[in-house]
Amino acid sequence: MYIAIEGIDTAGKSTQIELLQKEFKNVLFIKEPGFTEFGKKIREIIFNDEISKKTELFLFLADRSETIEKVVKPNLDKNIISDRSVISGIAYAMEYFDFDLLVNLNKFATDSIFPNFVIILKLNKNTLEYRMSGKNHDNIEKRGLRYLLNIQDNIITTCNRLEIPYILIDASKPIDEIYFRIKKAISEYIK
Ligand SMILES: Nc1ncnc2c1ncn2[C@@H]1O[C@H](COP(=O)(O)OP(=O)(O)OP(=O)(O)O)[C@@H](O)[C@H]1O
Ligand SMILES: Cc1cn([C@H]2C[C@H](O)[C@@H](COP(=O)(O)O)O2)c(=O)[nH]c1=O
Repeated sequence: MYIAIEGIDTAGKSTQIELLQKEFKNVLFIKEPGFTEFGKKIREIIFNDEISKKTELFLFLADRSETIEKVVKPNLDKNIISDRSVISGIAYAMEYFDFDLLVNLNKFATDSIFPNFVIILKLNKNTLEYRMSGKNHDNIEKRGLRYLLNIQDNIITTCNRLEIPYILIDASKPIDEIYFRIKKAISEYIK
């Protein structure tokens, strides 16, 4: 079972995954971008270099391809929970590129291995604004709140169009309440 936790920047994905990691010792936790050694180098370039949108897209695809090939494929018999996935890959890029093109590129990069289930942490504008004001912004976050709120809609659109089952959780709720909802949702998938 391959589950992805999705949400825009500061939605609380890492916070929840840290809690899950303490409790679910038999689950393989991965993340995009930057889980593999190759991916770590790519991450440095994406967030620090001045590159075109198309180059950025190909770097995210290369990172995803490497993670799927080296980590996900050999562990498909296990439970995998990923901090971001192809859903982010399409949702962030569809502000600039055609949806169907992105789906095809991602199918090629992953051999069509997409998550079976997605948990989406959804932020309201005020909470996003507050959380973003408390951190330094990387190249992508510098695109602003409007961009990120569009991406949040794109994440939901992407799950719908790919027909991947998902649940939406209000990310502005207290951490333990969100954790309870996530555990309830994954208990149907992870025995
Ligand atoms: N439910 C919550 N209530 C209040 N604060 C939270 C909650 N969840 C996370 N935070 C805080 O919001 C900030 C962003 O959280 P976190 O790093 O987990 O988000 P993220 O989705 O992993 O972000 P990114 O995608 O940018 O890495 C952190 O300061 C974290 O402590
Ligand atoms: C996988 C993926 C990610 N992004 C964006 C989303 C975030 O702004 C960063 C990743 O930051 P995090 O702190 O590691 O969550 O990259 C993207 O634009 N395209 C992608 O495919």
